[in-house]
Formats: sequence, C-alpha cells, structure tokens
Amino acid sequence: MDLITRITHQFDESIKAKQVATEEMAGGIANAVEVMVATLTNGGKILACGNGGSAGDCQHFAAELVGRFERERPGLAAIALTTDSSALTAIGNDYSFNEVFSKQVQAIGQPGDILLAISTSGNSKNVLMAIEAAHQREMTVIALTGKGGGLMTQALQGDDIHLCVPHQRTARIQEVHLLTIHCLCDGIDVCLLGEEDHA
Ligand SMILES: O=C(CO)[C@@H](O)[C@H](O)[C@H](O)[C@H](O)COP(=O)(O)O
Ligand SMILES: [Zn+2]
Repeated sequence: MDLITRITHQFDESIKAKQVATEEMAGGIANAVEVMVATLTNGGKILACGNGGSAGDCQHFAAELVGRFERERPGLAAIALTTDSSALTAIGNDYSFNEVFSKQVQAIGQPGDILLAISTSGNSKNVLMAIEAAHQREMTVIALTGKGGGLMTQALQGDDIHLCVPHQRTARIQEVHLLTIHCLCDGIDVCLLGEEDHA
C-alpha cells in the first residue's frame, strides 16, 4: 500500500469512528455538559487526568476553559493534573506512579468538584486510583474511555458519567476524545452565553 492510500485509509477510519460514536455518545456528552455547567456555576472546578496523549487532552481541555474556546467569556475553573513536573516527580518518586493523580485529587478536590478521567483502555492504574480518590472526596467522575471501558466501567458509580468510544484502536479513540472535548467546551459556552448571534 502506498503512503497516500494508507493516509486516506486513516482519514476514512477516523470519519467512520466519529459517525458511529455520534449515535452512542451524543446523549452522554449532553449530560456531561449539564453536570459541568452546574459544577462551574456553583463555584466548583474540574480536575482532569490521563496519560500520554490523554495528558495532552487534559491540558487542551483545561486551557480552553481557563482561557477561552471560541467565544469571549470569563475564565472557568479547570486544572490539568498532568502539568506540575515537581508534584508528578515527587509523588512518583516518593510513593508510586500509580498515585501521581490520586494524591493531587486528595489535596485539591472538594465535594461537588468533577474529575475528568481520560483513558483509552480504561485500565490505567493511576487514573483508576484518581477515580477512587474523587469518590472519597464526594466528587462526580466524568470518564472518557474506549475499548469497552476496561476496569473503569466497574470503578464508576452513582451519578458518574461514562463516555465510552465504541472502538478498539487507541488512535481513533483519542481522535473521538478530542472531538468530545470540543463538544463539551461548545456545550458549556452555549449554556452560559446562549446561542451565537448570527444576525
Ligand atoms: O498517544 C498515545 C497513543 O496514541 C500514547 O501516548 C498513549 O496515550 C499512552 O500509551 C498511554 O499511556 C495510554 O494509556 P491509556 O489511554 O490506556 O490510559
Ligand atoms: Zn496518540
């Protein structure tokens, strides 16, 4: 297969993954928007954690809330737990890498806050431990997963929301996660600011 054919195949697969995901995920994403808006307007905040590409997604999401997405509005309270290299190395070195997020959730999380937990496999131990810590802090968990949700499916409880991408391939799942994050940002803005004025 030449490179152009291969690239075209990747684009096709990504488009298909998003089309299939729309049907399964749109309702859950809308619920997640409502929960996030309620938290943010009640003075709560959103903590986000994940590894590798998902760490990047956490930072992307937090930046769009704290700064802006597509429209001007006051900054919103979101923190990526993936950025403080001193905290990450100290916790990883002194305790274990499994605890790099849970320790931060225990320290910063408050009842009513949200944990946005991102894992394509649903099996990353440090994300699972962060979910456990969030429950201990009486926080709601919004989980972004794929591959059936892995161990995170059992770790979620009560009012938590599980947004699971119906795909088995990490890259495609991450691509749908990014779209989901943009839908969350767009939904939050529309709830807070109303529809855009196209006049
Ligand atoms: O971006 C990618 C692969 O596309 C990688 O960096 C990937 O995020 C890492 O392997 C992660 O450690 C995978 O963790 P998870 O999604 O299974 O929780
Ligand atoms: Zn990636």
